[in-house]
Amino acid sequence: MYYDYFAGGAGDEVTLRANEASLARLALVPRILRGSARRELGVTLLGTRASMPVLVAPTAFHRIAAPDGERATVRAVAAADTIMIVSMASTVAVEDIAAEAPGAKLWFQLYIQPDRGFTEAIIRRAEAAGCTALVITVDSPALGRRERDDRNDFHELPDGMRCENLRIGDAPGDVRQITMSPEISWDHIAWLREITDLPIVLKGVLHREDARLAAEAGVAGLLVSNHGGRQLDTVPATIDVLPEIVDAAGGLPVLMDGGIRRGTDVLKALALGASAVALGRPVVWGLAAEGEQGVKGVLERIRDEVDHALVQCGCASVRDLDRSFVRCHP
Ligand SMILES: Cc1cc2nc3c(=O)[nH]c(=O)nc-3n(C[C@H](O)[C@H](O)[C@H](O)COP(=O)(O)O)c2cc1C
Ligand SMILES: O=C(O)C(=O)c1ccccc1
Repeated sequence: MYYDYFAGGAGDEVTLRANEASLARLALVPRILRGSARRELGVTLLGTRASMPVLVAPTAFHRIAAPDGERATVRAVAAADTIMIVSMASTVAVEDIAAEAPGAKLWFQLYIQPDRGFTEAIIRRAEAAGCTALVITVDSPALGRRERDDRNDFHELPDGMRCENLRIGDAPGDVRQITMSPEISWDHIAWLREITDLPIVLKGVLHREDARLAAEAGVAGLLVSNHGGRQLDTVPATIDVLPEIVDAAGGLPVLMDGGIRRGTDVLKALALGASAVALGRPVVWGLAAEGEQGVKGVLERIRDEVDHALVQCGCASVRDLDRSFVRCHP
């Protein structure tokens, strides 16, 4: 049941498969004879430095995957010196995640709740915990239809686990449910800009017109995402819309997630204009297999693969990549 929750997607899982399949269809075209002894993998995103262009995407319910849950994840992410986008639906409170790894670089993912006062209270907690950006998930006006979860009847957390960021009191029952509301609109983004100074990233942009509107609305960045194929099935693979979103975003930094499994996938996304990518399921698999060590293993393996793929492409820096390094197989 829990494996299916982590692995699964919406509907027939067409989009879930397409994310990996579309990346696999692209070819990398290396350059030659550009000698350089070392590579620079680091990037600065909205003022936060990351040691590599690979972030940890927000995923819910880490205590289902490993006993320490998000505490193990954040220790591994801090050791790798990259950014963890803490899920609003984490099973450890954002304050406790921050306390577990002082100096960890945290962004906070938010589903805007219809109750603005409650939403604001959560933002204040994220700010106080030291999160340096807000990632607003905008692809969920309703929860995706995940048929694996329906078949398994997985609709609530095991005893003793809760969404700790939605707590409103000290008793076990004092935790609200996340509402995915179809009423959220651009007005809410304008309101968020008034109540917080944190840079705002919109997560779940797939339409180029929305990329243009987002730039107009004064957000700091975009995350091209289809929620790992878990929201509306048959939406495009993220790598296939990335270039047009980059073109429409008016120079805003554009991140991407969905189907990134190898260093070569990271290079393809960067070549097509992403400033960085994020990993969802691979982090959960590392966590489930070996806790903190497992997440470290996933992050160090992909770092090594990015470095190796850069060498092979004749690049000294992630900034050397451009669209000429990628072509579609005939
Ligand atoms: C088990 C699971 C839980 C997720 N929970 C959240 C969440 O709480 N908030 C959110 O914005 N996205 C969530 N996502 C989506 C991820 O942030 C990300 O978009 C996606 O997993 C990337 O694709 P990948 O798993 O192929 O790397 C979740 C994804 C998975 C697989
Ligand atoms: O599972 C998810 O993809 C997700 O985003 C989520 C987050 C909180 C509650 C339910 C689903």
